[in-house]
Amino acid sequence: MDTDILTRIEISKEYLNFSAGHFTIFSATERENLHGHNFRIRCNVTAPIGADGMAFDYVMLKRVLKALCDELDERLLLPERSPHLRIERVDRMVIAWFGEERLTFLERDVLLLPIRNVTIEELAELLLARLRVRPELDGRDLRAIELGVSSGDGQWAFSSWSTP
Ligand SMILES: Nc1nc2c(c(=O)[nH]1)N=C([C@H](O)[C@H](O)COP(=O)(O)OP(=O)(O)OP(=O)(O)O)CN2
Repeated sequence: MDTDILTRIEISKEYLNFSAGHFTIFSATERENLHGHNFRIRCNVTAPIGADGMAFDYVMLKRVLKALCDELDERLLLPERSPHLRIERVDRMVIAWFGEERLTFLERDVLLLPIRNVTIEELAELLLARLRVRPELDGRDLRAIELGVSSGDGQWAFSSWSTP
């Protein structure tokens, strides 16, 4: 078996999605109004085919990807690392200051993410990082992973990792 031969498993399923609110921040003074998207994700994993004729069980991968979607589903996503947004937690409320604007949300509705902006490219990088540390991937001979996030038909951002 020639282990130099690699395969790429591509996962793209309708149920790999999350509905979330957000607003993209373009500058210290310009942002979108609060709105939502039905975001979708997809993932490609490159690995050698094992002696058993399988790279890895992609059902495991689908379950992990669905779990990553579920963590973001039905929440208002706020970027903790935006230089233009100051976020406070007060009495089970989340207050986001954008310049002089004070946006107030119930804590239960908000998910603070360690990203600079809630864009598809930042979400793709975050979800790829979260995927790579999932225990289900431990010990697997994965050579490359590409994770895509879409905010609507025809617009995707992909974040990728590969072995050196
Ligand atoms: N580089 C990026 N640019 C923009 C992003 C982004 O994530 N990365 N996001 C936005 C906004 O979220 C905007 O709301 C995107 O929505 P829009 O393109 O309007 O989505 P639609 O599905 O409605 O697109 P249509 O072309 O109108 O169908 C802006 N920029």
